[in-house]
Amino acid sequence: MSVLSLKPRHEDVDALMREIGRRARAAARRMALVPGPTKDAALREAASSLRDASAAILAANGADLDEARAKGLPAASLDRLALNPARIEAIAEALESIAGLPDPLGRVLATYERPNGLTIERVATPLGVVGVIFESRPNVTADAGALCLKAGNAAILRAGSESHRSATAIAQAMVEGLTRHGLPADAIQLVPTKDRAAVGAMLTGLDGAIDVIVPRGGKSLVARVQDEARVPVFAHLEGICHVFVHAGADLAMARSIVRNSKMRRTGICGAAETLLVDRPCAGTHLGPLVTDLLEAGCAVRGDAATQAVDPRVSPATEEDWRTEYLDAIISVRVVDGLEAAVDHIETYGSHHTESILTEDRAAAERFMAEVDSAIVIHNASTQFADGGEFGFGAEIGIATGRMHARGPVGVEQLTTFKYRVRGTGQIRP
Ligand SMILES: NC(=O)C1=CN([C@@H]2O[C@H](COP(=O)(O)OP(=O)(O)OC[C@H]3O[C@@H](n4cnc5c(N)ncnc54)[C@H](OP(=O)(O)O)[C@@H]3O)[C@@H](O)[C@H]2O)C=CC1
Ligand SMILES: N[C@@H](CCC(=O)OP(=O)(O)O)C(=O)O
Repeated sequence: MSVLSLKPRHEDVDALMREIGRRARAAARRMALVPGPTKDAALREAASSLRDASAAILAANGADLDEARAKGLPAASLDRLALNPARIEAIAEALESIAGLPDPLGRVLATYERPNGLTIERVATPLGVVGVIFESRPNVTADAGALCLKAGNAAILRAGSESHRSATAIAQAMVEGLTRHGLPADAIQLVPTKDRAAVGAMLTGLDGAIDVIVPRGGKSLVARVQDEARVPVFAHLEGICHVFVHAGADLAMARSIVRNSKMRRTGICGAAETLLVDRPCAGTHLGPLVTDLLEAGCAVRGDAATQAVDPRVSPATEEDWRTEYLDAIISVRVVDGLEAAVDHIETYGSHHTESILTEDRAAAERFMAEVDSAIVIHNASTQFADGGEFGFGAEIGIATGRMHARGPVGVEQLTTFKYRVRGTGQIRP
């Protein structure tokens, strides 16, 4: 492969990417036929190869971190980029757990017989070639590559530029392990250039070589994908997630869920960014909710009603309702009822994850029916937006678009299906 020989051999990025596409397509045809146990053994081998390559991966990561520090990357981004022996071990364990998942291919999704005697089966098959564009978190290289592979696909991985050396070292180690079990070296190819022209090329589909693009990132990537994508997209985009405290909410439960939704991990896409409080309960609930957040170290930006409960609340602007802080900051607004909450979410949200807190089951059902997000939750934290928490074993991320893969995307969502029709000589009248 690929990672080993991926020094740009071509003068221009487009030609380089088309070559990667051709190789991925050829690898995908072979991958589709690899038996499940072989893929699992190869993934376990890739895990052991990663452990063996720890020193090289840490050295590459050290160089990435030096460059990122020199560029002045914020502490949170440096933390996302940083590897250590424990994080490498966690990456290897993730590969082993993906190996342990049931094979998603060949599942019979439906089977029936027609009156003419034809039997029809719908069976799960690979998507083909999946192109993943993601942020500078080195573990995503391994997770995304392994999930694509487990589902019988070939993957073209474009890691965030700050993690280029780390991602290259991880992909190289993985591929060494995979090829020892006879998997095609081009089944996982890491884009060998930081040039963003490679992202543009991927969005064109590389002459039909890419079947699906998974963009995982924030505003700048969203804008580019919306303008340029010419292939199906499983959008894994920003999470402007809301918690709506309905008039029927239990205060103690609301306090614990709001705090967790915002503060458990502020930097992930499933963290709450906006709290909406129903006016009839604002008198009793708003004060404690805001105080809890402030005392937990969260900056609160609010509308006039929220500012009135505590002088530490600063005014929220129109921009705040559209902002994914990924930080200990929250915007808070008092709304007039469930309909106004849904309107706010539909106006400003990103169709990721929204939660309603209420003891009123009818209100909860209405919220869950009317809010058009990938994940709608009743009486639980938005931070459950996670493939592991959904029981999928692992995830590429949370799909925020409307394709069939919506919400946490695990191995099953990285498949499609075909119909197998068996006859005994039937012809159509
Ligand atoms: N829904 C989900 O599952 C997830 C969503 N996210 C979202 O990702 C964001 C945080 O990630 P962040 O580190 O900021 O990642 P970015 O959005 O900055 O970058 C992600 C990837 O997109 C590329 N990219 C960004 N803008 C462009 C562009 N204009 N043209 C070409 N390539 C581009 C980056 O390349 P380059 O390195 O060159 O900048 C990188 O490879 C948050 O919004 C978060 O919600 C994160 C994880 C999961
Ligand atoms: N769904 C995952 C987080 C997704 C993720 O990895 O996000 P990020 O930390 O922004 O790259 C979780 O809840 O842990």
